[in-house]
Amino acid sequence: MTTGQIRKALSGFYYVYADQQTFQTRGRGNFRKRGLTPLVGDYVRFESTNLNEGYVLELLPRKNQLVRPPVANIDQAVVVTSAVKPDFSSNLLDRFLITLEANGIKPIIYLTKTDLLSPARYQELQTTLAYYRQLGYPTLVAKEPYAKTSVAELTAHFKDKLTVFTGQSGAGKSTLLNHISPDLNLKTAAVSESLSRGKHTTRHVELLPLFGGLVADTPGFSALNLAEIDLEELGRLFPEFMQAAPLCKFRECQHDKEPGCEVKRQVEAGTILKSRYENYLQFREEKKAEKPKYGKGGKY
Ligand SMILES: Nc1nc2c(ncn2[C@@H]2O[C@H](COP(=O)(O)OP(=O)(O)OP(=O)(O)O)[C@@H](O)[C@H]2O)c(=O)[nH]1
Ligand SMILES: [Zn+2]
Repeated sequence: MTTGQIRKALSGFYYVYADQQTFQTRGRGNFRKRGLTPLVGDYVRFESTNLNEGYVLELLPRKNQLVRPPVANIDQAVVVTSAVKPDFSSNLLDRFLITLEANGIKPIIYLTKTDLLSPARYQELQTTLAYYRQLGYPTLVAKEPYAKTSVAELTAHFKDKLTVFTGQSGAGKSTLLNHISPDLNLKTAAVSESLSRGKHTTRHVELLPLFGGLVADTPGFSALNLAEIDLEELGRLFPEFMQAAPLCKFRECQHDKEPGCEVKRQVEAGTILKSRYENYLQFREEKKAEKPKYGKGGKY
C-alpha cells in the first residue's frame, strides 16, 4: 500500500497524488461503512496496479475540513474581503476569522475593490486593517488589488501550504484566483445591484500546485453561523483576548460582566479595537440564543 493525497474527486474517481504521479482510484475501504466520504486534501492509503486502476483502502485522520469548499487538511484560507460592493463589514470579517481559528486554519486577509474608494475611506480602512496585521494575520491592502505586485505579495505565502479561498459573495474571489492562475478562467459576475448577490456555479474542487504549494481552485463561502463553536471557546478565538486574559481577575473570565477584566480595560484604553469587542459580545448573544443541544448536557 502507498500513502498519497487526493487532489481531485470526479465521477466516482479519486485522483491520488503520490511519488510525483497521479493515480486514478476508486473507493473501497471500510471508511464507506462508517459513512465517511473522502475529500480532496485527504491523505489516503491506496493500492494500484497501474496509473488508471487503483483502490483507496484507508482514510487517514484529517486535521480539519470545510464544507464550502469541500476540502480537508487546510493550512490557510485567504479571506477575500471587499472594501465596497458589498461594503466592508468588521462583523463579517471577525466571523470568518473565528471560524477559521476554530478549525486551526490560518487566515490571510486580502482586501479588494480598494480602487473604488475615496482616498479618505482608503486611509480609514488601512488603519483598521493594520490592527489585524498586528494581531499576526497577514493582511494585504493595496490601492490596485490585482496589480502584479499585490498578487505576488499574496502568492509568496503559498509555499508548502494548502490554501483555500473564502469570502462573501461578490467579494472578488474568482477574480483574484484568475489573476493568480489565468488558466483557471473562472467565471466572474457583476454583483446584481438589486439582489446584491453573485452567481453560484457548482464546480469540482481540484488542488493545483501553484507557487510551491497547493491551492484549491474553487472558492467557497462556508456557513458562518458559529454552530460548531462553544460559547466558552469564543474568547479563545480572538488572539488579543487570549493575550490579555491572564491579567483578568478571574481565571475563567468571559470578558463580559466580570469585574477586573483586562480585555475590557484594553478596550477602554484603545489598545483592543472596539469593533472586535462589540462583535465578540454579539457572537456571545448569538450563541446564548441558540436552542440547547441535546447530548451536550444542557450546556447553554
Ligand atoms: N472595481 C473592482 N471590481 C472588482 C474587484 N474585484 C472584483 N470585482 C468585480 O466584482 C464582481 C464580483 O467578483 P467575483 O470575482 O465574481 O466575486 P466572487 O467572490 O467570486 O463572487 P461569488 O462567486 O458570488 O462568490 C465582478 O464583477 C468583478 O469584476 C476590484 O478589486 N475592483
Ligand atoms: Zn476578562
